[in-house]
Amino acid sequence: MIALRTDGLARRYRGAWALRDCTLAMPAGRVIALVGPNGAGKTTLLRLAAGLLTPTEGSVTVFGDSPTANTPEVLARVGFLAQDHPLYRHFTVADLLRFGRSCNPRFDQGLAEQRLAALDIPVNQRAGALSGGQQAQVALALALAKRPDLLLLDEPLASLDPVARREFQGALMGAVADTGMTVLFSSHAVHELERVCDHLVVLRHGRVALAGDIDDLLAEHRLLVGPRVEADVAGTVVEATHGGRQTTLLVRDGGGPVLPGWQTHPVSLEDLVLAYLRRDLARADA
Ligand SMILES: Nc1ncnc2c1ncn2[C@@H]1O[C@H](COP(=O)(O)OP(=O)(O)OP(=O)(O)O)[C@@H](O)[C@H]1O
Repeated sequence: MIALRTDGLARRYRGAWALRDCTLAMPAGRVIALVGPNGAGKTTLLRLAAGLLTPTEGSVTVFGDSPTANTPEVLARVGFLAQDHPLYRHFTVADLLRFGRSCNPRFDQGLAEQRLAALDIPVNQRAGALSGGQQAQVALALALAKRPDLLLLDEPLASLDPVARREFQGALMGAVADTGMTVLFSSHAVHELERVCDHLVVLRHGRVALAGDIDDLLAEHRLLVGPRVEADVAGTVVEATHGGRQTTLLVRDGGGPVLPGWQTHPVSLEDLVLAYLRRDLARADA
């Protein structure tokens, strides 16, 4: 089943395109990472999926429905946590939990209370008096407790300490395993993705640079290491890097030279993502 589908999706802000020609099918029940440099269009895609923006061109559907339909069913199915994890600052944490429960039919109060107790976050404290990281944790607990079918998180790990990041990644994977929820989250922490995600979308300059199941993407790519070659290497070479005496080629689908003396190595997810992020878009289009 497809949780989130986009077809030729594009969004322009005044004169400038933030997202263009975006066609994706994100499978349900997965943890999906959305990666790209600053200004790549990640927040724009998440806001379109949450129904907070309307497309300039193309379409987006969540479990087959338009996210802007605003029916109680669609609103209950989609959860969105913005990058600055906004909370009502004058509400206590307990007020926020009550508010969450009254607005969301599936709200799992026990889950939220359990998470907050484990993190030593006092429920009688006003949200505005909590540290930045604690506020992020409260917002994440509310988002998880909503029990949406699709949870959209904009850089959820950014303000968490390393231990909290690891714990939250575990909680996300647990929620997916327990409920079949689909999670799409944007992140700059490329080195952490392999542990958490099974599907990947890389955006660059508002376009999809790479998308697919991580196992498939890793199987389709490999590194070829051989003596330094000066000439441009064409074909399915994603990236060529040259050291003093050797050249390393990242190739897709078995492409690249098969020459004596060259060695083949698997590629890590971090190196794969970084190669696509560095890649010249004009060449990618060609
Ligand atoms: N409300 C807006 N008005 C005008 N331009 C905008 C608006 N929101 C975003 N943009 C532009 O759209 C482009 C994509 O922005 P977006 O916030 O989607 O990127 P992002 O990948 O989430 O970036 P970051 O990693 O920095 O959060 C950027 O060039 C940005 O300047």
